[in-house]
Amino acid sequence: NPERDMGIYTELPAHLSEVDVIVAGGGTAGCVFASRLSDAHPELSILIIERGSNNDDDAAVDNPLFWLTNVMTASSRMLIYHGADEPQIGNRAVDIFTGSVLGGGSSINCMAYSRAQSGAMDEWRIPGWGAKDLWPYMKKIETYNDKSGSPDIHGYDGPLQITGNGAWGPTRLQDEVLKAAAGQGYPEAVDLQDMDTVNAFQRCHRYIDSQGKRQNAAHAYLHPRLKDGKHPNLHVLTQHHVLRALIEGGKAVGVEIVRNTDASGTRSGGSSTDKTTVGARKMVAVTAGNFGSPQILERSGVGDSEVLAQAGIETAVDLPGVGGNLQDHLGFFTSYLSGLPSNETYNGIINGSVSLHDMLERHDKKIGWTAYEVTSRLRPSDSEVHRMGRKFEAAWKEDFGRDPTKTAAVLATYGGYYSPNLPTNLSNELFSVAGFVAYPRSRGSIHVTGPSFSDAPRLVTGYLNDESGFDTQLMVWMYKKQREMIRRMPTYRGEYCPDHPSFPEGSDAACVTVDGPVPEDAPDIKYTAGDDKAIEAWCRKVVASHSHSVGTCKMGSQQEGGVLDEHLNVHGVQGLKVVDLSIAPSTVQSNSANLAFTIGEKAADIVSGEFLGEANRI
Ligand SMILES: Cc1cc2nc3c(=O)[nH]c(=O)nc-3n(C[C@H](O)[C@H](O)[C@H](O)COP(=O)(O)OP(=O)(O)OC[C@H]3O[C@@H](n4cnc5c(N)ncnc54)[C@H](O)[C@@H]3O)c2cc1C
Repeated sequence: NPERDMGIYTELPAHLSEVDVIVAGGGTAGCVFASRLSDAHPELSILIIERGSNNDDDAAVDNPLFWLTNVMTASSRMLIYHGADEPQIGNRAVDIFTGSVLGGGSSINCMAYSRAQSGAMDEWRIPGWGAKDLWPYMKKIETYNDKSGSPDIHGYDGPLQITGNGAWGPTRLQDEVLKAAAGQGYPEAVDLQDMDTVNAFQRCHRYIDSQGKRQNAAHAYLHPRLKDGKHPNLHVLTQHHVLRALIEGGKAVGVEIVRNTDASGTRSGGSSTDKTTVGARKMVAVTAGNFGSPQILERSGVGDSEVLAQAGIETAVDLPGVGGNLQDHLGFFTSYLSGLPSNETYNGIINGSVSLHDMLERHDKKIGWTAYEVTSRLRPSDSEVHRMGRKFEAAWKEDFGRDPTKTAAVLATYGGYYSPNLPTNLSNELFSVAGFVAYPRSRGSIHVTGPSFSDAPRLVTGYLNDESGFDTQLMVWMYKKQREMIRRMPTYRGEYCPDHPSFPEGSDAACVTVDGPVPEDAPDIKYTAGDDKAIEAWCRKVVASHSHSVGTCKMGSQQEGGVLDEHLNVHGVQGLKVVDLSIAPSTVQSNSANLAFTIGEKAADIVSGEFLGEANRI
């Protein structure tokens, strides 16, 4: 059986009905964790159980431009969590996208390389998880292919290649954004990812190699080990959900799994009801991501006893923090008319006039285009903070006052339109700008509503629910900032009105269609109180996830709502850990893949140290 030789199965083989370590979720952190643990302890049998499919030999994973189809067509590589209707955002329900394929988010994401700001991790105050502790792992994961980087800051022999434009990037658009940003007082950074720089823009670095191939956790870590003959005890079972961990006498002894029969990927259920048990002699590591992991814990009886009682699940450990503290990078997408030629945007792929498969066949370099072009780290100035009102200023002082490197907002530009609903009646090419709140105050939650997969979880994003109105005000600020920048770019031809606020009639801020940009020294748009209201209403209407959520199984003491200790042990259960972004007590002010890779590395060190200690004691 060739599957067996590769260590990847779609059916659980009899010889794996009990293993040493179960890794419940083959995503970004899970693949890194299992691979490194297998390096340190090749004698341990390790089984990754992933709900999605194998990602090996999958053109839609390897070739960056396919992210458009993966994300925009809700492919089977995606798992979408549907939010509840929420009053503060106009009774809208928000969908949150996650990767659901081997490699998880790293197999389908936009590949933007973005690292935590150092103060973010220090703020966690978790022993062993400060910036100085994590920096070595952040270097270990990467081979940084930019000569201007410093070895004090970056890694040069890690498994993930980090490259600038790779095989292709639309430099005209990038140059124009950078120049316009500099004109607005935000210079081009030498290294925006040195963990301290702020108030600057930079051409995005990406998880791609110099040939423009995507770097993901499974290809960088897992597949090479499954093929090298040195990791005979490392195994993967795909297309199976982990329903719950089995806890006996206060110890995790295995998991219950169910085959995934859902090909669409759009539901979190979609499984057959035949349950199988896999035993774990030493440990169950839950690695199902920020939305998957708290659900596995709750179905195992670990969670808030009231939530569990409502879901008809018996409580094994009353741990109220599970599924709470949901923090996400919430924000907007907005769009502009441009003078760009059609071959300098990716819109042809959305409207079907360009075929990705044809591009592959003719070895078109643009297949390596990641489409996330220029990014930034921004803070409002002191006077802007003051103008945003008393409540905002108080919140600002509390969250940002002590750390001048803390990122409040990120603006980034795309090389085309942001959504599949590309309008067909325009003579200008559209490009989009994303803006997200980097350190939000909004908090949400995800909880199970029953013991089985057919019980859809209840997801409350909590977007814009913070009492201070901080996140809303920051979105308004971001909207104004990016608009001043974009209208000074030579390619600017106006705003695409449906993606902008509906300003009051006669407003100076109304969207326009024009022949070219305003002069660089043109006065800024003057927004009236009515205009501000319109922007705020628009923010509530459009606020969306930027797919960087954390926090639902955070480290910390039980008294503080923590779910895990600093060794990633679930409070109150032996042999049960969580290893993914859900463990982060707060966002680290950056796109989140880097933190997930880093957590996988750090967790492998923690666990291999524990196993080594165990062996020495014996
Ligand atoms: C569309 C999109 C674009 C993004 N763009 C970027 C970007 O450009 N740069 C960046 O830094 N970050 C980006 N991110 C975010 C980043 O990719 C994720 O935050 C990160 O990959 C999450 O890592 P993780 O290990 O916590 O979880 P994941 O990588 O999501 O892994 C969880 C895995 O568990 C599996 N799973 C879930 N439930 C179960 C279950 N019950 N049983 C078995 N398996 C289960 C899932 O299928 C998944 O493979 C993006 C994310 C998305 C969705």
